[in-house]
Amino acid sequence: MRKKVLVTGGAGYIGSHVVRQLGTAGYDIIVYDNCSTGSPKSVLYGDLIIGDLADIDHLYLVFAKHQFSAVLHFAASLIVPESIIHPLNYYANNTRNTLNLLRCCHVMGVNQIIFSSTAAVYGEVGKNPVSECTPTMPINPYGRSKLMSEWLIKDYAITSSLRYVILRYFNVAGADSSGKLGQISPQTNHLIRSACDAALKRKPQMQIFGTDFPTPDGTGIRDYIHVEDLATAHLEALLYLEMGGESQILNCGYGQGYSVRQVIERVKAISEVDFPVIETDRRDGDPACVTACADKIHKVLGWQPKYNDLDLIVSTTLAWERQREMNGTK
Ligand SMILES: NC(=O)c1ccc[n+]([C@@H]2O[C@H](COP(=O)([O-])OP(=O)(O)OC[C@H]3O[C@@H](n4cnc5c(N)ncnc54)[C@H](O)[C@@H]3O)[C@@H](O)[C@H]2O)c1
Ligand SMILES: O=c1ccn([C@@H]2O[C@H](COP(=O)(O)OP(=O)(O)O[C@H]3O[C@H](CO)[C@@H](O)[C@H](O)[C@H]3O)[C@@H](O)[C@H]2O)c(=O)[nH]1
Repeated sequence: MRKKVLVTGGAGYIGSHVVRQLGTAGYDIIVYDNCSTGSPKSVLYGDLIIGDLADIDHLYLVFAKHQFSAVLHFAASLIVPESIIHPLNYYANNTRNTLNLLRCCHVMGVNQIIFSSTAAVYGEVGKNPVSECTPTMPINPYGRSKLMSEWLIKDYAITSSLRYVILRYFNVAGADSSGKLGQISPQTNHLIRSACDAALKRKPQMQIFGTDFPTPDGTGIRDYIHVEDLATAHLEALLYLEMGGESQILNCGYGQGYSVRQVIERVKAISEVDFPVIETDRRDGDPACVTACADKIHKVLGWQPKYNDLDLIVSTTLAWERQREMNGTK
């Protein structure tokens, strides 16, 4: 019998890529999503149930109707500056709603979960790359709301049969090569998306937030991971849990950092557009540099990334954004 999995946030950017890979691998999929930032059009496999994780009664009904072997939990709010302005919304949507999900897992006996965590749980790190043992000291409500969700999962697992894989994603970008999936949320303004928007003349210029960080060129450094490689890590994590693997926290990144200036330079080179760039003050809640030590995920899951190349990440993002323009969906 095909295994049935629940994917919260499966209509969103990363979740939809994972749903596509799960569908190709033959899983039976129920996506639970309120479509606040995701879209039904992005759900290429399985059934979409429109619902909010805050509505625990509805969530119970979904769990009662279907027998899930595992849950993949993507649904969240994830914009760092917004989390500083509206912290309670972040604790509600990220932390409280993870609690709702765990309560349903508890009542219905679902004992495998894959959770979308973030490099933001590390905060301003002294030494890079960061390993899973690096102390977690998030510096914004988004990171704290996610760390608290990790604690809920870990504490509950101590007294139950729950086994988990917590994946700490670094900066996710790129789009799938079929041209069917990519980032669609108008709210997100991640660096690569922002630079592509400037290259496609959707805005007159872009900004660099801070040029006085203690980094070689003064701008923030991040570890950019292609969404397809990240999606594959989820399938491997699921297989790992199905084979009886013990609970794990795993960084998902390539271990290679790029500065804001370096990323902009690649977007300009690949798009062949020299758009204006304005240097402004630092954005609140931004650490200087965060890159992943990914040794553990290679070892535990045997994960072998295929798209470990900034130019490929940029070119698939540009291709996706150009296609959205042609389709009239942008
Ligand atoms: N994008 C990144 O760079 C990044 C990095 C680290 C971690 N993450 C994590 O990955 C996960 C997915 O992020 P994404 O980039 O795909 O974002 P996204 O906004 O595209 O996807 C989130 C999905 O969750 C849904 N959702 C939000 N709140 C919900 C609720 N209360 N009930 C039901 N559905 C709800 C949205 O409609 C959307 O479809 C998040 O948990 C995020 O914290 C993302
Ligand atoms: O127009 C822009 C956008 C971003 N940046 C800078 O680019 C870097 C990366 O920023 P961004 O792409 O917004 O990502 P982060 O703030 O690092 O956060 C992302 O990456 C985290 C994991 O590292 C995830 O948890 C978050 O959800 C996701 O928003 C930072 O130094 C920003 O200050 C700019 O200079 N100009």
